[in-house]
Amino acid sequence: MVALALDNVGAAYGKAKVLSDVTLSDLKGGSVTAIIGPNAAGKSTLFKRIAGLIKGPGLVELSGTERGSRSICYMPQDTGANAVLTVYESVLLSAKQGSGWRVADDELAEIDAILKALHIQDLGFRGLGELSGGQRQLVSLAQALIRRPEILLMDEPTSALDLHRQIEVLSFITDLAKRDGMIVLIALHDLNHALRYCENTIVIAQGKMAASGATPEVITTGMLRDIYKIDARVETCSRGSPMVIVDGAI
Ligand SMILES: Nc1ncnc2c1ncn2[C@@H]1O[C@H](COP(=O)(O)OP(=O)(O)OP(=O)(O)O)[C@@H](O)[C@H]1O
Repeated sequence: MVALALDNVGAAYGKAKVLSDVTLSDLKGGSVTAIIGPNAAGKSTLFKRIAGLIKGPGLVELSGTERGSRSICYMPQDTGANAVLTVYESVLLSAKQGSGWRVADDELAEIDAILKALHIQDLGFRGLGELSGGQRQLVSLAQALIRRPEILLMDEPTSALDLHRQIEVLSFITDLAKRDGMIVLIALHDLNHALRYCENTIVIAQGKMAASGATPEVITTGMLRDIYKIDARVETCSRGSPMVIVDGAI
């Protein structure tokens, strides 16, 4: 089974140190973990560091992967769309990254299946430049999934989606993680999504790991006050799920 551990991981941009000492013992295949924290805390930087897109101190340790660091896929927050390509071409290009250019029928069938699963099959031959923000976000997700990652790092993957699609995408991803034994890390600003879909949560604040553990133990009134500077309650809804209710900024 694939596993990921971080040992004192840090990162800097030039001389500006923006992340330090992030240590995590084994995250296992099939797990879905939320990365939360205020703006500019270092969440995306942590993803880039795990994906090997930037270097820094500490170790990112992978085990049980079939393709080593190539098994990691990072879905960035803003998906600069190449307007020249169609949706279908962009997903095919992603599938072909690092492999030859011969396209087999089963690869095309797989693209069709992913576009269908995300309900964007009708967009296949539209140009990326003609899409709405939410449609582009779904295409980015298709580009990530076609690479069959063993470790999927998703940076606010539902920020441009309507409520129906947010829930659809998060359910789909959590089911996929369990089915395929994939490790999923999701940076989220919506803490109710973390409570609903992620068994574990890591809090990043001012470039450090401020807390980690089972989501209901991490998302507490005290953490929301200390880290997010808000007055908030975590209450159990009528269906028995914990929910964050925000009363105001401190
Ligand atoms: N390419 C870069 N060059 C220089 N500084 C950067 C670069 N990318 C990010 N930073 C800085 O690093 C810090 C952490 O940024 P990062 O994008 O990791 O935060 P984040 O937690 O993902 O924020 P948000 O929730 O706003 O997306 C910020 O101060 C940011 O300005």
